[in-house]
Amino acid sequence: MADDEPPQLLELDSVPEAGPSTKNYDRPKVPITLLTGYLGAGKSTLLQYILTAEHGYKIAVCMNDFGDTTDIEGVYRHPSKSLTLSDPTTQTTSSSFLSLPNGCLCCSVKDLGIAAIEEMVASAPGGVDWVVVELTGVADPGPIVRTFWANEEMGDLMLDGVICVVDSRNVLTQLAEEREAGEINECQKQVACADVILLNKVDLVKPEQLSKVESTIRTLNPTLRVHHTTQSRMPLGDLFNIRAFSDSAGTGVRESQSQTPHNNHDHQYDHDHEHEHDDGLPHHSKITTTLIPLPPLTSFQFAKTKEFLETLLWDRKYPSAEGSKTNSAPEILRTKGYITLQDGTSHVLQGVVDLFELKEVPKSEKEKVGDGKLVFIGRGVGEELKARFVEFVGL
Ligand SMILES: Nc1nc2c(ncn2[C@@H]2O[C@H](COP(=O)(O)OP(=O)(O)OP(=O)(O)O)[C@@H](O)[C@H]2O)c(=O)[nH]1
Repeated sequence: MADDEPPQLLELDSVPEAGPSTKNYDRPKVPITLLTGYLGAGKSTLLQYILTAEHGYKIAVCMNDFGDTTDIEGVYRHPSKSLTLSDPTTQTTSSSFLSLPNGCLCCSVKDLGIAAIEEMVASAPGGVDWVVVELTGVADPGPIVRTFWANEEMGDLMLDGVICVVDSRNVLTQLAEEREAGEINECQKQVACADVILLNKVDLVKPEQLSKVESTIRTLNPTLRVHHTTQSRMPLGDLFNIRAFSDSAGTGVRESQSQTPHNNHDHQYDHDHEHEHDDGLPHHSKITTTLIPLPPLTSFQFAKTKEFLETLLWDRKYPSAEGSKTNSAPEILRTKGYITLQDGTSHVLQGVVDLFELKEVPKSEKEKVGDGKLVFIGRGVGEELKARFVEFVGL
């Protein structure tokens, strides 16, 4: 490499492949990454890095709202006379991309839906390898993640994963912030919904604080992949191609066993106390998780598992053996799991809010699947959920 050439940040073999073609579509789907994070966590810093570094990808970064062109020119040091911001009222999207020197594209997606993003991607000159959509100001990423995932079959985009950037110095306070009428705060929802988390600003915290933050975060979401970053810097190959929604290894379920600080236990917090729990979580945390280990199931038990999931996620009720459904089941934000059957097959479970999918694992990927287990993340998740499941499925 010549001295004046910018460094290549990615190994060639870590460049993500484009998504697979589907039978219904003659063009390959473009992977999409959703980016969440609390105010000031380091999202813009990450996006600026993506938009300006020499990484060899053509990435379309859709920012929730990047203000006027003066801002962009200031931030990205690339004046563009041709930029026309898309207008949500007229859905004009034709010239809304700002082309950057490294081949990336930047656009505003404020109030625009998936169709508009797909349209922009399809019309981008020279195509796009990857799309990153920033969900700034979104109080609850769950429904948005669900929408992108649900749209996959018919659309041009394939959801790769949800990345959350947190400020390691302030995240424990942010997780503890109270909201009105028992609402779950945004920071907890963002952590619960994420597949990958960047514990950013590690330069500002002591190692003890960082490990407390990490264990707290993992308690909220035991399936997370965690990266420690400064200035949101990390190899993009580890940020993209997570395949959280399409690959048996991508769910993070396998890691959940060793990473959960209280493995196989439920985490429930007493709302009446303000002091912190041993794991760093304040007692009034609304999000709880439970991990249910599963032995190899009979096909009957597998059918009962599906019935349980349908009733829990679609009706928000618990099914009972007599065919009735009880009220007041928990509000689930994410569901993940591996299910192995006595007939030798394995299935991977992935769920966002009320939507879930059980996919049989191809023989070639069997070694990626760990022991059978289910992980539920949400409000009100705990001992009762586990007990009801065990009883209904007959474990
Ligand atoms: N010390 C330190 N500062 C950082 C780091 N990462 C980002 N910052 C600074 O933190 C501030 C906020 O970063 P942004 O990237 O704007 O955060 P954001 O998540 O986009 O914030 P919003 O747009 O308000 O949601 C900026 O001043 C950054 O320079 C880091 O790792 N260490």
